[in-house]
Amino acid sequence: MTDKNLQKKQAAEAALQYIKPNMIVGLGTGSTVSYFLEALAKADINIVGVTTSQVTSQHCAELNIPIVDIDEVDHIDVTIDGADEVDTYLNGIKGGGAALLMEKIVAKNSNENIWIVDESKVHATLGSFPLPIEVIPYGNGQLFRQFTDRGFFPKLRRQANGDPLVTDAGHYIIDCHLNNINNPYALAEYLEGQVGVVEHGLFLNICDRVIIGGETVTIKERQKTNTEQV
Ligand SMILES: O=C[C@H](O)[C@H](O)[C@H](O)COP(=O)(O)O
Repeated sequence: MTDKNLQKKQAAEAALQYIKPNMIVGLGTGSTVSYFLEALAKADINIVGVTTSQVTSQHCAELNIPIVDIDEVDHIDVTIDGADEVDTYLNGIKGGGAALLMEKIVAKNSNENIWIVDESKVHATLGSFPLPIEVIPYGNGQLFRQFTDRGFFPKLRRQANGDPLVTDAGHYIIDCHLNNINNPYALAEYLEGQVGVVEHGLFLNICDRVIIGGETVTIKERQKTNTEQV
């Protein structure tokens, strides 16, 4: 196992301490979450999962982890998810696995969000990982042109056969190569104002706790803003 995968596994296993019997648990998507699902199945804790992608639902079926549709629960206790990048404020970029839309819906409906990552994901500012933007197929070329004009260096995500990748919800993804996002809040506001943009991969003020695998596992908590504390 590579160092990176070992760290993912360490973070995933450390997340088990936050899972208690009878919880409704949001289950993210990606290779780090796969390690978490395996640890969860092994620990045999009686939970029910709410999944964020077809891939995760499939993996739960293989591991006999019971899942329920998001609209059949009145709350989600905690969601465990990976991230592509996380900064010092615990804001992050997600969507490298094309699951950002459902991941954000599950995260926004969770009482607590915990991210599990390896050390390579932690950066002072966001932007070294291309920002995924999920868009409606109709008119995606117009958005692409707009992003190009703004210097976002967009790239339409494609499958191995060259066709555009289609998300679980039937949309396309445009990855924007921004390098350094000085003001993620302003960027999020701009993107949320564009017709045709369904969701973007900036997850701001969402993650409550990040678990970073490494020689020693590090756990960081987000300081809540005054408005959030009220
Ligand atoms: O769409 C995918 C998700 O946002 C993943 O959580 C993210 O890409 C991290 O994936 P991995 O754990 O494979 O690095």
